[in-house]
Amino acid sequence: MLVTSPPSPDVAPVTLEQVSVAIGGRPVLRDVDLAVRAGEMVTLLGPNGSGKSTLVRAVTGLLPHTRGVVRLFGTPIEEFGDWSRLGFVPQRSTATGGVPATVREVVASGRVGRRRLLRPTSAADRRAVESALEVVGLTDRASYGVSQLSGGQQQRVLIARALASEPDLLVLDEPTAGVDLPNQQALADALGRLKARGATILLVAHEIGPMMSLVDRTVVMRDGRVAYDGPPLTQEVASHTHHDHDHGPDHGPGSHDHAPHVASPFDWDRGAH
Ligand SMILES: Nc1ncnc2c1ncn2[C@@H]1O[C@H](COP(=O)(O)OP(=O)(O)OP(=O)(O)O)[C@@H](O)[C@H]1O
Repeated sequence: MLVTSPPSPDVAPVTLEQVSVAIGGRPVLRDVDLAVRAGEMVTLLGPNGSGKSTLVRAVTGLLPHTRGVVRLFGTPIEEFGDWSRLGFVPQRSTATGGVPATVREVVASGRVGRRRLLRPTSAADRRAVESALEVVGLTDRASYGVSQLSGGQQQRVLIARALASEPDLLVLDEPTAGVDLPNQQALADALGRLKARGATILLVAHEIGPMMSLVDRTVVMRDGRVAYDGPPLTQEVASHTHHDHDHGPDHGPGSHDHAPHVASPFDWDRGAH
């Protein structure tokens, strides 16, 4: 039976308890414990191949986990049915290639879960779509076919679609890859507005950039495990995070220019992406 959980500020929107995922028999996530609390913005950092996308795919129900429990709003994901509460922006490589829809149509598809069956779009739907288009700077491209846009613009369409759905939980997998600084700032503003409304945000990123001031917590993945879970880290400091389950840095947030609390940086395969 599918369960619809009533909204509750006390229930963590995302919980992973000892979650493992194997792909083709190979362990990719190992014994991950993670809770993202209501209203929090958590960034997931880590080198290429460390399991970040696998984790968000397990959280969004796209990939089954092999062990442990994944809960969304307190409900085991296998029983969860309230998918309109969740927005997801996938990594660009899996985005909209070849979709013969206009930009506005794709963004409006984000409202489908919010609408009652067979009801026409409401003024609120239209406002949410236009506002999301404006936030990502694509108002003047709204009637273009998505396939006419550049890769970076297609990514912004997916971000606008997720924003239009006004989700309680927004999961974004590297939304700023290939997005220029003004648009990163626009995205940060949009996420800030969403967060101010109480939304919970889980963000995989290589570059946090203008979103840094919104971040409540950083989780660093390494070899499919949580290597760090604590106060916000910049990408640069995270790349030096070394110890497994190192809860809390020696230096608090705001002291990122100090030498990190590690013996040596681990190999950071930037070029392989
Ligand atoms: N569909 C798949 N088939 C086989 N192996 C996979 C698949 N998806 C992921 N993997 C492997 O799982 C591991 C973790 O990949 P994942 O994409 O989760 O890492 P990531 O931290 O998101 O990396 P990136 O920063 O490059 O996106 C990698 O070794 C990857 O090769």
